[in-house]
Amino acid sequence: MPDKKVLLEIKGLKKYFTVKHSMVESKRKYLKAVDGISFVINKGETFGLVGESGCGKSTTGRAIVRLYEPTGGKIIYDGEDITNISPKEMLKYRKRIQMIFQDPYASLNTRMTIADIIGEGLDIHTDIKGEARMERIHDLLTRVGLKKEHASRYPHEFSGGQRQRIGIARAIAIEPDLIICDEPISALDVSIQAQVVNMLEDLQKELGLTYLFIAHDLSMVKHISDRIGVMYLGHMMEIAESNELYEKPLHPYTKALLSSIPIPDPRAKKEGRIVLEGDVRSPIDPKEGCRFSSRCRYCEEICDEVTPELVEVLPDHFVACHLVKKINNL
Ligand SMILES: Nc1ncnc2c1ncn2[C@@H]1O[C@H](COP(=O)(O)OP(=O)(O)OP(=O)(O)O)[C@@H](O)[C@H]1O
Repeated sequence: MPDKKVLLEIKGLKKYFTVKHSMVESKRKYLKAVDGISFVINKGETFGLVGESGCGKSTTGRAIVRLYEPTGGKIIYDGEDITNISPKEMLKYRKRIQMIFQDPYASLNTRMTIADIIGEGLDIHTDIKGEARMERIHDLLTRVGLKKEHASRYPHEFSGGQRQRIGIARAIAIEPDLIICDEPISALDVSIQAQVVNMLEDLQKELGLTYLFIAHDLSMVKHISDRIGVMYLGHMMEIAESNELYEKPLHPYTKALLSSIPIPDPRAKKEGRIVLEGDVRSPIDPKEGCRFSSRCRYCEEICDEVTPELVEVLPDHFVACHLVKKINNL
């Protein structure tokens, strides 16, 4: 059982981007990429964050490591509010919070050897030098299923899956507690995806890591996540324990997302696919109301007028929907 101590608490996090306005419009416009989301990640667990492209998953991850300055809300890490700390203080947390990205090639410096890519973090955050540094790099390479000999090579000499392993070795080099995995397997061949996920799980057990695992597809996070949060246009729609979310999705958007996952066994029973109709609302200066209302088949007047809060509908199962009880006969 994972330790239930909270490692990361996100409270009402907001990240707005300013959108260029035209000459005729004098008012500044905001793209509300993340608009007041809250969730916690417990030590040692994997929290899956899912939703369609553009719903704000990456922005959330980037705001946590301060690649983006949050517009509002709080980020509490291991009991300390790190929302407004100085870049110097943030360096201490950057050692504890690492990130791996979807495109390992874009995130690896092509002119650096693998040893230098992995060693960079050691140089910044530790005193490990010389032979000990090289030994550590070799150890990290073998841990992620690569060879010592790979240390002197360059990123272009590796396959996509191997590059992701290098990205993971770089992330674990300085012994972080939390790794934000931003779609780490989406760009990989299906056959390689499971290998990388299994490796991440093994490393989690060995090193006691906590993961925020971002994906656009629920099928990718099911296996690895303990709990899952479903985002839609900058809002959190549902949070539940992984199995509960799959067996008892309560939000109409989660139901639609799940209904679109192909089932490997064609004999397995499955409810019909829910096809989402209606336009996706614009994230630019969105009006009040549920962000999903324009595509929701249950939509009533209140949904267009009042933004629903994320509330605990069943134990440890949170949903932001005015009609959740009615739709699910609760
Ligand atoms: N630097 C930026 N400047 C302006 N808008 C941005 C910026 N980064 C993201 N956005 C916008 O914020 C919204 C959320 O983007 P984000 O990348 O967080 O979504 P996502 O759910 O991670 O999608 P994807 O899976 O495609 O990466 C989108 O509308 C995107 O266009």
